[in-house]
Amino acid sequence: MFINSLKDNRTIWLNGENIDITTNEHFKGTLETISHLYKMFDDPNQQSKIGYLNDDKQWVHSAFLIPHSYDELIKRKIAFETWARATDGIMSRLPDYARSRLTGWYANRDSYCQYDSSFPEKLAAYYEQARDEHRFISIVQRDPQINRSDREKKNTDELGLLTITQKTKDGVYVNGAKMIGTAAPYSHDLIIYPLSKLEDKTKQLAHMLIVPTDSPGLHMVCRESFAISEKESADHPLSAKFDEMDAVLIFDDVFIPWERVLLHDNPNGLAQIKADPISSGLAYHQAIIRLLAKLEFSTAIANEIAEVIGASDYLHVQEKLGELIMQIETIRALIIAAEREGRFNGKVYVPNFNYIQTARTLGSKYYPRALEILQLIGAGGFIQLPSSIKDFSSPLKDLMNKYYKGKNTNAEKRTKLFKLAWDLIGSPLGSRHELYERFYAGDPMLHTANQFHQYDKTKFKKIISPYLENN
Ligand SMILES: Cc1cc2nc3c(=O)[nH]c(=O)nc-3n(C[C@H](O)[C@H](O)[C@H](O)COP(=O)(O)OP(=O)(O)OC[C@H]3O[C@@H](n4cnc5c(N)ncnc54)[C@H](O)[C@@H]3O)c2cc1C
Repeated sequence: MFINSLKDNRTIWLNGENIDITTNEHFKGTLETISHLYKMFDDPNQQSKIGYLNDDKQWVHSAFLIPHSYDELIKRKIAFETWARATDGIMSRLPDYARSRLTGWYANRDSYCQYDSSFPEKLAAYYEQARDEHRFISIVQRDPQINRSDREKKNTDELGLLTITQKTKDGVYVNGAKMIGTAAPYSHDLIIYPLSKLEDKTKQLAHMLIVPTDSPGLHMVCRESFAISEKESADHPLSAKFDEMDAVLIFDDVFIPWERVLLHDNPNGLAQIKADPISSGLAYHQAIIRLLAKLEFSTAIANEIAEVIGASDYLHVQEKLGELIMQIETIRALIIAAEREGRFNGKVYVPNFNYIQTARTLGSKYYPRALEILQLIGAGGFIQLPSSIKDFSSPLKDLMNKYYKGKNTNAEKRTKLFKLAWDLIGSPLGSRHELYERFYAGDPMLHTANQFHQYDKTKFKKIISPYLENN
């Protein structure tokens, strides 16, 4: 069902060719993984975990559920956990993130009337379509990395900024580029809006668009594939299944009908879209639930390696494993606190933003540290690995069994464990994931500074003022 839905006129470039992802070997494992997740809607044991029944009594994903209570927020959480655990948190951009953002804007749609009176109706039409048709949606915001020093954004063409270049009675034409579209090549729609804050003088860049991925003129230029074929999956178990592709989007005179132009020429509207408390709260909730699954996965590997090589008796190794456990429990506690101390925004029960934002920012530091700890524990064991698990079926197998075993583990199992770990920390996929966790949410430096900007600091003043007043 899912793979067939991608058979359309999308333009995807990989290794100099315009490819059909539904048959291309580099996409096979990842698309099968996503198909498996989609098939949960047909499984009576899974469908209520990931979905709810819409008005037509069809199962739809719980990311579209507007939570009106703590219990409904937890229903959303269970859906996020189910997909995150099925992919060990490695598939970072499944559609539940963008769907959550969309759901938040939908819940808050009337507040955008002040910017464009047609916004609520357009947004509602798309929300219903996306929900009922199980649209795979991705969000792409960043401008191409050409020249970050030009803060005036005067020459939009030179900087490759996505601009509405023509307006007609039916819609708009856009030109420019956006990066990075994680999952864009196998998405159905892209929600496009700018990451940076804009001013009136650059209002031509202030638009929110919903772009079908098969739009003529839209080129999706993939990065190098890190996918590994099924027959080599024993050596690269993660790269074989979870290479979520990233792409740069080039818009060459792409037409977008007015019903999919949600906002245009509207810096203030876009500022609210970005900071929308319901949309951000619901989406970041998904992001940290997924993060927790990934931290648990990396800790499970570290723990196993320490045991297998007999290093878990050393105090400094125990300290490092303890640190990983503290990471997990900190994020778990922040998730629980955010859910318990949620707040009503109108009738919508939104997780506590301070806690969610703290967990998200910590993730950009925790995950690279988890990889570092894995390196420090596994050490040369990652390089002691044979080139292929097939060596255990070679004439050398008896010697291999003798020299590749672990403390209480046979050689093949030990090798599989280290191959899994290497795929997470040393493969191209692993490096991409480290970069992802550092940057996917934006520049981590800005994020940490934003925690300061957004925090209510009046209580700090109250704490300190008695010491500063005259007696
Ligand atoms: C694997 C991966 C997947 C991603 N997926 C998505 C996605 O699906 N959708 C999406 O929208 N985005 C995605 N992103 C992009 C992400 O939003 C950006 O990487 C992030 O916002 C940082 O921007 P940049 O990469 O353009 O870095 P740049 O802004 O180019 O930063 C480069 C360097 O310059 C410094 N710098 C730049 N500007 C300033 C400034 N004004 N002040 C001080 N220092 C500055 C930075 O701190 C950094 O050191 C993804 C990124 C990665 C790595």
